[in-house]
Amino acid sequence: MMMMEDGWTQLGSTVAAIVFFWTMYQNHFPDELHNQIKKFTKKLASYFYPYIKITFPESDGENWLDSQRAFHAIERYLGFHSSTQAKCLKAKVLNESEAVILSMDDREEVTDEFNGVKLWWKSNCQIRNSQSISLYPGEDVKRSFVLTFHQKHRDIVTESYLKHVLEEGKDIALRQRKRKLFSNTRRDDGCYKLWSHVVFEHPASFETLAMEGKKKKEIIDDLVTFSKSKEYYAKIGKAWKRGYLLYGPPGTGKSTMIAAMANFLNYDVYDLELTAVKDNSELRRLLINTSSKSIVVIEDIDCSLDLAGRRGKKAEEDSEDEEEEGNKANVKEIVKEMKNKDEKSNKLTLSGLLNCIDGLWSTCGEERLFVFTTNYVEKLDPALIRRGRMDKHIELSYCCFESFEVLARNYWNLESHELFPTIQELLGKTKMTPADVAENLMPKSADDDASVCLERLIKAIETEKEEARLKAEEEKRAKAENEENLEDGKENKQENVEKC
Ligand SMILES: Nc1ncnc2c1ncn2[C@@H]1O[C@H](COP(=O)(O)OP(=O)(O)OP(=O)(O)O)[C@@H](O)[C@H]1O
Ligand SMILES: [Mg+2]
Repeated sequence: MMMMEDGWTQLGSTVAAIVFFWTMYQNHFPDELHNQIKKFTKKLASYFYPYIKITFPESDGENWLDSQRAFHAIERYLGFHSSTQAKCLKAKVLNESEAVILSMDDREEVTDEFNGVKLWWKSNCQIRNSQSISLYPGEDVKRSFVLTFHQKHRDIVTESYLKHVLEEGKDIALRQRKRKLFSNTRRDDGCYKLWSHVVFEHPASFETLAMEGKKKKEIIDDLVTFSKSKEYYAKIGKAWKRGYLLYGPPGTGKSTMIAAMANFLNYDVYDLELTAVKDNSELRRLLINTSSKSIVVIEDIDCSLDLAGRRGKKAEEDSEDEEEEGNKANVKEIVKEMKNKDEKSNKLTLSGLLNCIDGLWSTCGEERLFVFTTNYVEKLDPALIRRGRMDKHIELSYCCFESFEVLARNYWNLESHELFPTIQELLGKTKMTPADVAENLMPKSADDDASVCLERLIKAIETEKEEARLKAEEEKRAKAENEENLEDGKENKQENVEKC
């Protein structure tokens, strides 16, 4: 096509040039005639060359960022759709962890079709001899893509095709990238980078997540609806984000569910460690520097929320025992204290956090999930978890039989077993976390088979049940003693009053 097109170009240009010079020569003609000739020249040129060309340079002066984005989206689109046509391809490995990306080599030509319209793409590369000294070796290269199409398709190309190419190119780039797990923890050497990352490769999926099927489906539907609701959020005037609060005892799968969500939606994960954040403005900077299609996670929000005393996680571990009792009251006090705290004091505050979740700053970036986890939902400030901030509250609880069935399938490919009814009965009466059930299902030696593991699980549940019974008895006894003491105290008081 391009060869034929070049021939037309030359012929068209020659005729147009002759008519143009003739017009110039005759420019003493009256204006009206002059315009007529001009119109005719144009028509004649487009008759001989009825094609339109659009160039997409890799960088374009002031708009270099936008043009780079468009250029790379086109590059991905063409690399993905036309790699079978192009004879020479380029492979790009962005860094060790990234997949190999194929794209058209320089000066390659490929065709594309959109709604019955044929289009031609060519990749161009111009090498300029730059006089400036560059830090980077190599020549000064100016790359571009040129799109050619018949002029009768101008509307469809400019109104639909280009949008389609850019959007699909962006989507392909997202699909081809390796997802990342970002964290904001400070390094030991004192250096601090807002986010550092590793490749996110967690094997969790909703299929392997142990929970009731109905609940799981509800969550999956919610995520799918969210990820497809760009227009809807724009229509209702809300930032395209959603908050999830995952709560439940340790080992019930909160972190596993976050990994399953990220894998399901193909999102990056930003693990936000609040205890490493200096103040509200740092939190804001962290948030601004998160990308779209990501999950911002704050794990154990009840612990991280101890912002007033700036107590780190380590300090918390040290005083864990004494805290256990007074924790509930403490957190309420802390939250109250934080609420009263002067915003200007340049610290990380609850209102700073709330602002980041749904204030003006939260609209930087789109398609983001905020996920908080906690073991103690009752300790959290209602302002933090109200709907609109945390739109969906999901309880992850002890292992029920349905969850056990998922784990048995994961660990042993078991759909049924003669020991299942016993396990079903026991799980109905005992609180055992999926983590504990999973641990018992793991083979401990090469001789362990499914039956050995199931029997071990039954023993473990029975032990758990017995321990729970003893604990309940102990608590009952302690309560009765307490009440007796109170009664005695009341009687003594009464006696004293009477004596007086
Ligand atoms: N619902 C579940 N489905 C599948 N595996 C689970 C589930 N819950 C726990 N597990 C297993 O137990 C391990 C611990 O689970 P996880 O870290 O997700 O618990 P958690 O609720 O985040 O606990 P914590 O509150 O202590 O952070 C996981 O690695 C996983 O193997
Ligand atoms: Mg966890």
